[in-house]
Amino acid sequence: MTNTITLEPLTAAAFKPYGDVIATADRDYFMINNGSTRRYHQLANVDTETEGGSTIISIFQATPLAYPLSVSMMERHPLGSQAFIPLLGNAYLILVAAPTGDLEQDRLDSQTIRGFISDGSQGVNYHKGVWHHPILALSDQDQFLIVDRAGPGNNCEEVHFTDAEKRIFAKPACSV
Ligand SMILES: NC(=O)N[C@@H](O)C(=O)O
Ligand code: NI
Repeated sequence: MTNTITLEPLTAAAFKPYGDVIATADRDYFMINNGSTRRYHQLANVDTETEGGSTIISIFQATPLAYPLSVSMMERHPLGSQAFIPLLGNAYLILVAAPTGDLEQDRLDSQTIRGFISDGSQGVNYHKGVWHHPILALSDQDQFLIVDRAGPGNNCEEVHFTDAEKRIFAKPACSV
């Protein structure tokens, strides 16, 4: 089991097992508003209705964690998707793992954890149940628009790693 995480540039293709990339680069659009506006249509779908949930919009103002980062936990939202859209254009990190359905296996298998770096123009939409680390800002007091679920039920499961299972990675240069 390796305990290091390699950061990859965020692309829609690489992120597909975990969710959607919300960005305009290389994406289709059509013109609206008498030709004054490009509509990059339905870049992601919001999935919050399970067990009577509803969709809400919030803003997170996030402070970078200490680096080198010791990744001690991951979480997932079994009842809804969660989207993060950067508001200030700063690069930030994304750690995800595809759910295997076996919490113990997910906890132990570092191979399932992948790290991506957004160039700050790209948001992400985690699909329901996808393991991810809470927001990893790289810039002080960075701000993100969040589209996720409010409603009944427990919509946050966490898995915590032992000291031996913790993954470490250094703070990347913000270039992507
Ligand atoms: N707890 C919360 O609202 N945020 C986390 O889900 C996160 O992914 O940052
Ligand atoms: Ni989350």
